[in-house]
Amino acid sequence: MTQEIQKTLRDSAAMRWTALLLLALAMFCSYIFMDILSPIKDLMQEYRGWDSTAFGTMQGSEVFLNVFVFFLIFAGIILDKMGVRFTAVLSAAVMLTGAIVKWYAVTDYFTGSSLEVWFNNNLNYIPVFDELGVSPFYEGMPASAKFAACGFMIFGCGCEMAGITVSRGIVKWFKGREMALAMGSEMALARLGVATCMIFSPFFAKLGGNISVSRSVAFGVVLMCIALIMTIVYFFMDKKLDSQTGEAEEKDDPFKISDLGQILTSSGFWLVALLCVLYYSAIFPFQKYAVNMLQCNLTLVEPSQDSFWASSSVTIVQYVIMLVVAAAGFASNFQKVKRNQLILLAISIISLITYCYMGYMRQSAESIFAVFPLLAVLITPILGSYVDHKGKAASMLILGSVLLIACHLTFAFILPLFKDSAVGGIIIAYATILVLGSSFSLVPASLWPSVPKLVDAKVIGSAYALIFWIQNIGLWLFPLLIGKVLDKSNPGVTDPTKFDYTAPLIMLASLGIAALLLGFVLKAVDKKKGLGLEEPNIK
Ligand SMILES: C[C@H](NC(=O)[C@@H](N)CCCCN)C(=O)O
Repeated sequence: MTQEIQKTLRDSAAMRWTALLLLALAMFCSYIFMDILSPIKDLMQEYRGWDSTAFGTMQGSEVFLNVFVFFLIFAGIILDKMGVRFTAVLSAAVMLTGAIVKWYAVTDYFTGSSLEVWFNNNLNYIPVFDELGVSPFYEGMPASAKFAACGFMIFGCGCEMAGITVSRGIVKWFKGREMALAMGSEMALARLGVATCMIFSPFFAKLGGNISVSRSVAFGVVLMCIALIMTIVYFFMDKKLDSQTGEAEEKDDPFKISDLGQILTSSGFWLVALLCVLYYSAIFPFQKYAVNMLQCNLTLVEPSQDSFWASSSVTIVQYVIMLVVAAAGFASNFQKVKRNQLILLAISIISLITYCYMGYMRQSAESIFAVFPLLAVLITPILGSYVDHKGKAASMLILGSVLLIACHLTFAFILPLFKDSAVGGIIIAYATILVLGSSFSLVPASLWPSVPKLVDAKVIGSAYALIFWIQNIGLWLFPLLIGKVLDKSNPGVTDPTKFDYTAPLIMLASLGIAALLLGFVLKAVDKKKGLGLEEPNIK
């Protein structure tokens, strides 16, 4: 009886997983919005006049305020002072505000408006940033790209704030329970968000045969409204939990400036933080150009669409197959009975092959690239469990970097050789994307759980905030650099599907090489100082 009275919401598995689902769905929606324009780079050039530099500058703007105004640090302080539920709702509201601004910037209402005239004549540089050499805009940048960048900057503040809030929320609900599983599941759903974006953003832009880029962004805005609703429902669950436990909001690991000294003097921390920025800079910014890179390197002949409903239903069927791949593969990780595990894996692999075949039949670059996050959904939990039980995190970081280099070099030098082979090119593209997907499982599954081994438990929250900040520098710089390099290495190219991507891909492969070298140094330092990176988490 006494036990029953003391039961709280988090003691119920259904309730704590519901709380996780609410937070993870909000992140799923935000990862969709984050890349909403990525698969329609060609349309942004055709319909809004954004060249690659404008596209890259806009894409990089997402993390501009986090990096240069230190918003991430403020976000950490807000989280510490106001708690998880308030910050979750605040971050969703900030993301929604930014999303609406970005949507307005790419609508026809903006074209010809006085705001467009104002943006065309102003903000060519902002003195304070220009003096630092990091202005978020440039002379001649289309007004729509500038205003969209303003919206994306606001969105980015909310998105990173949501990232740290969700991690803290998971700790609050799952501490002492299935915490690693909960974190892995949240990350898997975020990856599925990227795949969803790759399929549905072009679908909405081309819906009904008339092109509207703002329709894709409107889809993202609707999702951000759903994300806000999810966080509001979470708010009430979280409040109920606190009233049951009689606690004020838990404030584990509050960010303190004084923590920085302790973190910054750890050589292991620096190696992991630098590896993180190098690796993620070769992945997230690449994601923003990958569909266009495939359009430029493959000869795709889209089959004529018989009717709107026929083409829409093919997209939806393909998406359902993708969900089956993800769900069956994900569920197989948690099966104790070997036979069930094998059945689920077989379903997942057969669905994956069906998905790939449909992508080939549709000749669609976006659905080819959408397999990228799928392998991460399937194998991140397996790898997480491997690190938990067997260790080898530093070796996995090295292997992840080797695969990253191999993939970018394959895109740069091997894929273009198959431009005239309809089947060969697509097979190489799929194989390379799947290998890149497995690299993107290896690194996050080993990198994030390594941080607690490098710094003291009480500064762990600050250590993660600092790694995110360092990582955001790369996430600002590299979308911009890829765009600039693309424009410089393709003078006079006006057709957005005819770019030569060799130079940007070599640049991304170089990031992988630097990450690989750091991986070797990390492994040596680990051996010398006994950091325990190669040791299992669960002994
Ligand atoms: C967990 C990790 N997320 C991040 O590193 C975020 N800081 C990146 C968010 C992307 C830009 N808004 C991951 O997704 O692996």
